[in-house]
Amino acid sequence: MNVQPQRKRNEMGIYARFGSIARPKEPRFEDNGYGSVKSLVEWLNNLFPYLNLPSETTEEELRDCLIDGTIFCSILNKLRPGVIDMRTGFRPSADYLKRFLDAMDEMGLLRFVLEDIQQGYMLPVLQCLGTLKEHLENADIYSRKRWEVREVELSNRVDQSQHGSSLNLDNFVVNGEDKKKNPNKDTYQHGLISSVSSESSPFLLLDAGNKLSEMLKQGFYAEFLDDNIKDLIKSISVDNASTHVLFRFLNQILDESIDKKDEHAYHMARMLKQVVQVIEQRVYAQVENLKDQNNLCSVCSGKYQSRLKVLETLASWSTEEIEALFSHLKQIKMDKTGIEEKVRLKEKDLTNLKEEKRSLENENSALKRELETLKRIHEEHCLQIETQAKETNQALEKKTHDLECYLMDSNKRVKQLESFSESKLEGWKKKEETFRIFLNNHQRALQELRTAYASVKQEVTMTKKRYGEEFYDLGVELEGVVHAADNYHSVLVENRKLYNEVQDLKGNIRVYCRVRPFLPGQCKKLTTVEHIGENGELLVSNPTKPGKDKNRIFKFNKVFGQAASQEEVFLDTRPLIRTVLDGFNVCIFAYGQTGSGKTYTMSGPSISSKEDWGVNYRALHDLFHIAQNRKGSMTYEIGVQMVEIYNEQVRDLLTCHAVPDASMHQVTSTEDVLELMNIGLMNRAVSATALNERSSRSHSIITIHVRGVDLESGTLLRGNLHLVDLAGSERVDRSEVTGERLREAQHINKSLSALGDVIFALAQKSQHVPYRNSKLTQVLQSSLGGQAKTLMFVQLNPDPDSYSETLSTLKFAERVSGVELGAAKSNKEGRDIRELVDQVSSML
Ligand SMILES: Nc1ncnc2c1ncn2[C@@H]1O[C@H](COP(=O)(O)OP(=O)(O)OP(=O)(O)O)[C@@H](O)[C@H]1O
Repeated sequence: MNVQPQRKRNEMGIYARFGSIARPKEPRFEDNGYGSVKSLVEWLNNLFPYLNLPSETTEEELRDCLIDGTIFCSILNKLRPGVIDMRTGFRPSADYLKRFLDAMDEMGLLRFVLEDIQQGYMLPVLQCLGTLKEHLENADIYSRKRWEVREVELSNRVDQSQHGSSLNLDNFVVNGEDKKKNPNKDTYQHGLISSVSSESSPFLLLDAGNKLSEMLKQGFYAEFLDDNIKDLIKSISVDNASTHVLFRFLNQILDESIDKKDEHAYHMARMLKQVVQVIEQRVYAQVENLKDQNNLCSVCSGKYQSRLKVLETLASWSTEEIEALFSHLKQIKMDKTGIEEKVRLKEKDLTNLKEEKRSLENENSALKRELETLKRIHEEHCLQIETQAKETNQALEKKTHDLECYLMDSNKRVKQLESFSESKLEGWKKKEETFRIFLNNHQRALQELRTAYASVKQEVTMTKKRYGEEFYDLGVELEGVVHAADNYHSVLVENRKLYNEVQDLKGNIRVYCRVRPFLPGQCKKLTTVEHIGENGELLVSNPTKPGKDKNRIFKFNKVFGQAASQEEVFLDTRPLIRTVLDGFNVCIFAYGQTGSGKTYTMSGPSISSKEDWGVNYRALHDLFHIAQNRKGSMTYEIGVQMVEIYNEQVRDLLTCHAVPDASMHQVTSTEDVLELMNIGLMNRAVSATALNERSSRSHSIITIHVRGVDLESGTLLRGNLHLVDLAGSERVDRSEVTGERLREAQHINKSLSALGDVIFALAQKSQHVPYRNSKLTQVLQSSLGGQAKTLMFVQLNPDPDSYSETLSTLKFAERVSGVELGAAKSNKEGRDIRELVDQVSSML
């Protein structure tokens, strides 16, 4: 049964409640005639000794003890064994209490509602407890009575057995006909009926069922039983019993019938029990249905009642009032619509707020996470800082300790210093005294010195004046000396010029000596060149054999040291080269052993850089330059030939043919010359590759032919310039080389010897000059002798290994430098002479 907490309870209960709001002052339990709390506590202690409740237990304490419902269920189970199954499926408190209250309802007993005990409203609870106490005490009385009846029956049976009658069930049947046999029948029946009839309640009906089953077990006959049941049923108030109780009563009867040995009755009873169970289920279902309908009906009737009241009220109203009501209703409706709109807006707001809340929550959780991370980082950082702080602290402590030690040391030192300074102060004081005396002495001396200084000063002034006069006289004299020195230089230059002129007049072959620097990888410590003098002196010696060869001095026109540049070398050669433009024949040849720098001086290491240019390029460049300058008065034609003499064969390097007369190539600029020379060098290189370093074993000759015409006089000038890079002059030992090498060596030796012979024949002014002894002398004939100007570059290798070659080269050069070829003559042809020659040639 569903009990509403605020429902008015008066149909079966004793109390009525109208909600917890206006609860009247709670009456005391004793005031309701159910005894005192103390008596109930005492009763409970007797019933459940384990509770051991104190006699002064308050209502509140009792409530605490009862609220889980266990005690109530246990009491009810004592009253009706098994009415509440407390073994399984129970949860404390509410479950127990609900089951208890349901059971109380089924038994039709006074009970409280769940909220009473939960809210501490103990009066109905205690009343219920009092009711239970009463019932349990009554049940005990009844039980005792029943045992008394049973004892009487048993004694009767014992009596009958003692009187010899058989002990069968018939003897125990108590019916109307055989009342005499069983004088206790009435007594029992009376006792039974009186006990139940006095209790006109469904609970007693169940008890009656129990009693009846016991009777059957004990073997009462059917007639007796029927009568008894009839009487029993008549005696008890069945009308008041609940359907549930009635079904249980019926089931008990049927259970007892099944227990009986009679097979027919057993089957009938079982069938009946099944039928009764089905009916029971249906009735219960019906009851549940009816309950629901009833609830529904009561709700509906409540509604209708209220509506009816409203309608009744409306009916009593006037038309105006109804109209006012309608307008009011309309207003309410509009208000309702507005409110609904507002509600909708609010809901929308709510949704937005929820959204916002969700996003805020998300944000919050993100922030929390971030906070966590930051917290963790912060903690780590704190840890780090702590560690650092500890370390710093330790370091500081150590430093402090060190400083303290240092301070102690310092204090000691300060004390030492103090004592030391005191002793020093003493010393200084003594010294001060000494100095004071010393100073006095010095001041006196100073005074004397000042006096002396004044007289010295006067003397110095006098001397200064005298010296000034003397200096002036010296200056005048020095001026004359400077003038004389200037004259000396100009005289020196004049001398050199005169010397050169004398040389020119004599027609001496000029010899310039050039010492090659050490090459990378060569030992620079030892050199054969001991000294180079300003006026062309050269001192050579053999550093590896100092004692053997004495120092030798040679003298040439000019000696260039290892540091001399290409420019410097050319500057001393230029005046000679320029005479070619004036109609002179000039021959410049480089002589020396292989690797002594002949090619370097004549051509230069490379033609790409102007600085590296040798005499050849610089000479031609210079010729073009001067020709250009003389453009107004002279016109020049310049032609170039380039040949190589190898093994006494002349090869034209510009055409790459072995021909008797080399080809002539006109050039007008330095670029033309560079181009031609490149061709010549390339052709020589090709041959060199084919014939294995032939350049060292061949003579290369560049011949520059200059033809100039004086624009004013018509005079014709012809000049030749031979630039010769000779083959290596070293003597080759015949036993060391054979074959081609020997042949090459022989040819070189022959041609150089022929050159020497020509030069010396010229020097001795022989009638016969052997030009034809070699190709070299043949080619150079026009420039050797015959009023030509000749310059020889003697190239030296300073390496001590080359000492003997150096020496023989220098000896040869010395002899050459002494050769007088006679004054050079210009190849000039006047216009008249030329015209006459032309006329003669045309006549022939
Ligand atoms: N004045 C110098 N300054 C620097 N290096 C030089 C000089 N003279 C010669 N040399 C170097 O010495 C080496 C030999 O020089 P070079 O080839 O001119 O000798 P060479 O007498 O012409 O030899 P060969 O008879 O074999 O032709 C080259 O590597 C050259 O660059």
